[in-house]
Amino acid sequence: MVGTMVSQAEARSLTTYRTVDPPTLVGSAVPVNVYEYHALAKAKLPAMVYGYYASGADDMQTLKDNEEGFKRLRFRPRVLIDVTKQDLTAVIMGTATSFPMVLAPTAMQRMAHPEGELATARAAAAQGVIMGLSSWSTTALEDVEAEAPGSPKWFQLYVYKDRAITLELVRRAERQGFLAIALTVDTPRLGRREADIRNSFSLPPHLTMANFAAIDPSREQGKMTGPGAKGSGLASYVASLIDQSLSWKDIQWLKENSKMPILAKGIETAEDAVLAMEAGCAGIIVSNHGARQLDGVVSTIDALEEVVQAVRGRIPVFVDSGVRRGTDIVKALALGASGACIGRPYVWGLAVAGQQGVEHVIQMLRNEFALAMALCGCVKVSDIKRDMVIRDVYAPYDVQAQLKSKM
Ligand SMILES: Cc1cc2nc3c(=O)[nH]c(=O)nc-3n(C[C@H](O)[C@H](O)[C@H](O)COP(=O)(O)O)c2cc1C
Ligand SMILES: CCCCC(=O)C(=O)O
Repeated sequence: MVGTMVSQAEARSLTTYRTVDPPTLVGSAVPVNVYEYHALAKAKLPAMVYGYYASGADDMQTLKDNEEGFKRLRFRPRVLIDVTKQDLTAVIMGTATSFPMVLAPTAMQRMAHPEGELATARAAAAQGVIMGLSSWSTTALEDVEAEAPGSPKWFQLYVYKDRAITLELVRRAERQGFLAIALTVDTPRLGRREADIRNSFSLPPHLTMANFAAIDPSREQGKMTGPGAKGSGLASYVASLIDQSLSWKDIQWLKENSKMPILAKGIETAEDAVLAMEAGCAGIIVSNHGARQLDGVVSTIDALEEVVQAVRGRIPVFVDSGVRRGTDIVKALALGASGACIGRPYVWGLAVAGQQGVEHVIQMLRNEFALAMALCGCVKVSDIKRDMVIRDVYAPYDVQAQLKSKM
């Protein structure tokens, strides 16, 4: 099955998925969790590429906090509930998916594997999850769509200083049937990623920012400062092209130019959640960009609840950054998210074994999610409730109030 195209019928019914074998790796054991994929990818990738994928900003305090934030939460499981039959499906922005997880957009995937975004698109379709495609993919969005036709995808948008280029991108994504725009709102400038500075990161010369190659190959859209340049080529690339003046009023501009619903990706506060709703966003992704932008920002699982409370169910709220286990997804849903997105975990899968690796990572997370649900006494996703998790050590829960509400 590896490396195969995904048929239209298979792609559309995202609630079905196939079972994938773990990859056979020469000289290493079969990875059984996301952390082992990370270690294998680290051993395999060139240092510059690994550094780009792995690193967070500055001291990487938030990188640590993102994962630890999930680990600090503890379950209050319910028992003696028949969990023989489970329904893991979830509706994500109108799309029924195999479980409430989405592949977050990650840039430049052909550095991880020669098939890059094509392999990811096939994997997402085969495993019944939505794929987020980065503006800065190394495969043109039309080619990604052709690889897994009709399978639900979101287009992540970086707004260029050149608004004509931005709109051209949006229109192309709309024409290709992308279902939503994930508008990244946390990147007016690039976070300070020291690995990229040290390695003078640049896109390897055989690759391009493929969405722009057709628009204007002669200008910098397709290329980054070449090897040998000082500092992060990505930082200077961002500074030269991305519109730092982007503000709330531009969401209206985007809405006037596209019918696709807009998800604000990179919200961390109740205040901004309210502004996003007022601006007409159809959803929010609580994200700190995988800790790659502002170091010291609160971990997303800690920020989630204030956003959920501000939104009060009016639009769906998703969360990413630090999701490494199926239990993390249960915790995110317990705190009010409609789904959780992963970034690095599937990039590691891609680096280790292409499409099969991405599929296997998704499958592992779905299996972990199913098990965590069962052990918490949940049959269906809507059974996941706020009272299933507490923070930190086992401080006494308000049991009296809990019991009274059941009487
Ligand atoms: C290598 C890499 C590239 C990324 N590229 C983009 C991008 O092009 N656009 C974007 O909005 N977010 C990008 N992100 C952020 C992800 O969409 C997501 O927010 C983050 O990876 C989630 O954190 P996690 O990696 O801990 O799962 C990138 C993240 C990584 C790790
Ligand atoms: C503007 C940044 C480009 C890709 C990205 O989002 C990331 O590396 O985190």
